[in-house]
Amino acid sequence: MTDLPGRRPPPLPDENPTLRQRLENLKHLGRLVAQIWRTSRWLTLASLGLRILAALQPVAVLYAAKLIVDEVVRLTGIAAPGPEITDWFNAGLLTPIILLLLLEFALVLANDVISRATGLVDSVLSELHSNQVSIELMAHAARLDLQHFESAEYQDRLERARRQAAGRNALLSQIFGQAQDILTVLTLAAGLFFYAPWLILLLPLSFIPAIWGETRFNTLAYMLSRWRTPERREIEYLRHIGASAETAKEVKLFGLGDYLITRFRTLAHQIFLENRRLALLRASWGALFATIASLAYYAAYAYIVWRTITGAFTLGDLAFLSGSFLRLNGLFQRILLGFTQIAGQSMYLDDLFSFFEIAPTILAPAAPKPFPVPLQQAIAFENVGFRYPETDHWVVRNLSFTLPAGETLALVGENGAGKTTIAKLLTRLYDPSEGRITIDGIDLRNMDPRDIHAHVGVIFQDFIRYSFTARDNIGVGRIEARQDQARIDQAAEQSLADGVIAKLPQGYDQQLGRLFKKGRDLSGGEWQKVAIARAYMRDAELIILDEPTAALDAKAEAEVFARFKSLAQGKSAVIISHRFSTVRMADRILVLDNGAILEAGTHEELLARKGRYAELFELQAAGYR
Ligand SMILES: Nc1ncnc2c1ncn2[C@@H]1O[C@H](COP(=O)(O)OP(=O)(O)OP(=O)(O)O)[C@@H](O)[C@H]1O
Repeated sequence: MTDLPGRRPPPLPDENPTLRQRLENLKHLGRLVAQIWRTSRWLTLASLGLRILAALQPVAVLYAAKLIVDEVVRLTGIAAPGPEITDWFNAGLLTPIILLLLLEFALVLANDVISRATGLVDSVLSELHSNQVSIELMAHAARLDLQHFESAEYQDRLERARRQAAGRNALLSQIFGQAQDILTVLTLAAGLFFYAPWLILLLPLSFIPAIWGETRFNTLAYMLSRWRTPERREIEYLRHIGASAETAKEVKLFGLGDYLITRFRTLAHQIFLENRRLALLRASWGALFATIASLAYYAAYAYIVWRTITGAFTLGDLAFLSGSFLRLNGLFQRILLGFTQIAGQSMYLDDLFSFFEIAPTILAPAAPKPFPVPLQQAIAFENVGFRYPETDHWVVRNLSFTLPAGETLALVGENGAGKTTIAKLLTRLYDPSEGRITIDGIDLRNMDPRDIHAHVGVIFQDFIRYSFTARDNIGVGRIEARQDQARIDQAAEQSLADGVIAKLPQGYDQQLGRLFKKGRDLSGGEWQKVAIARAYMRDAELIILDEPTAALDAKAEAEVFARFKSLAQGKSAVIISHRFSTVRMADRILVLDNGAILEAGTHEELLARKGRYAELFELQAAGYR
């Protein structure tokens, strides 16, 4: 497994983690608690305070019960003052027992109130925390490079992190509950220690096998889920294409339903078998360990009973000790299970926190130079070479060309020639592996990527069809101006999206896409007009349109370009297109082949040269004759 660039610590190995690694994972709990604290200090304090109260309750109740039993034993030993309860009452003999009963009642009642309040605080806190994690996740993802999103390994990590963002809600209650249980154990153990110190030692001994078993199975479960991330993503993907609006058309027409189901079933079944095997193993070993624990408990219980018979303990002591012991037994089990579960969960937390450790590599320099506005000289590629991360294939190599300010450059070439890659390099979504790209003589690396993005309007061929309103679909092109109707109108007019919006029943307020109720889907060309309007929303010095008109009809295309030319007056533009009717309008045309320039010039120059361009142009023109 190769590591992603920008991730500082080494990745988790795919083998079983060692005990040290497991313990190291526990440090994530500290990060988690810090995150919970950041979410809401008051709720965190409230949850902890309530749990301290709840932790002290069991020992108080047991002790009250012991006092009641001892008092009852004392009362049975004295001569009755009369036959009626009133006689006892009037003699003042019942006052202590009534007070004790009231005390126990109040303690039990308080416990119920406290546990409800804790549940309430925890559920509110946990929802807020889950939102906080999602927000931190989205904020971090927004900082990362495009290369991270284009890598399968990164997508696995993102998927794992995303699952943790929503899936670790119970952990909060578990960690705090664990602290509460430990406090209860300490108070009960203190009581027990007072009567029979060595019994305490018996308890943990009986749970060692259980700890071992739980840790082992947690690790196995985690490793299984980690190894299976690619398969699970594939399962998700199959489920998505098998049952979603955007794929329904093709799946139906190609009759892919059964094929997808079979692939899904095979993969899902394989994972199911592995999970079932693990669940069976865990259940059988768990039953054995639980029996060992119960045996230890009853051995200790028998000892306490014997000591009571011999008169070493009172009946109240017996009630207190057996109650304490029973509770301790349950609590120890819970703590140890909780501990191994938390340790298990902390492995998953690594998925979340290691995502936050992936650092972006395309960064602003310490003293970034501003993007030149207006652009005065030229954009220049100087011996640019580029390989995508983790590949050895040079997509472009020794590429040098100049785009003088205010001119329109068209990039032509076969599929895979490297045109979109050039657009990504120009927008600093990637940095070149060799050479440099300059704007008015300034290396793009010396600029803040955000500043570059603010001055470049770009629409890629795989633009997003946002399930937003028509207004927002255009407005997001310049998020701070999304309420600026005049600007949106102008952008829509230039891209011909105005005609599309005029036909919508609710105009700009129309919800687009099929995802939500009342959404209206658009045709491919209509979506494209809306997407181009988005690029026009930018205050761009440079406009890049990557196959902007592929879905437009010939008339619309001619008009989009006539408008584009007038808009691009004084602005520089790069157009990527397979349509020569579009390409010929450019001031300069580069014909690319395997990431290198084959020919360059104006439409007329290239035709006169009778090279590849002329050949391709003739081929397309012949198709129209
Ligand atoms: N993220 C990526 N990681 C690795 N290789 C990539 C990536 N994106 C593109 N490539 C490879 O780079 C080469 C150039 O791709 P690019 O998208 O720039 O071509 P293009 O000229 O725009 O093609 P088209 O006309 O089909 O849009 C292709 O061989 C492609 O397989």
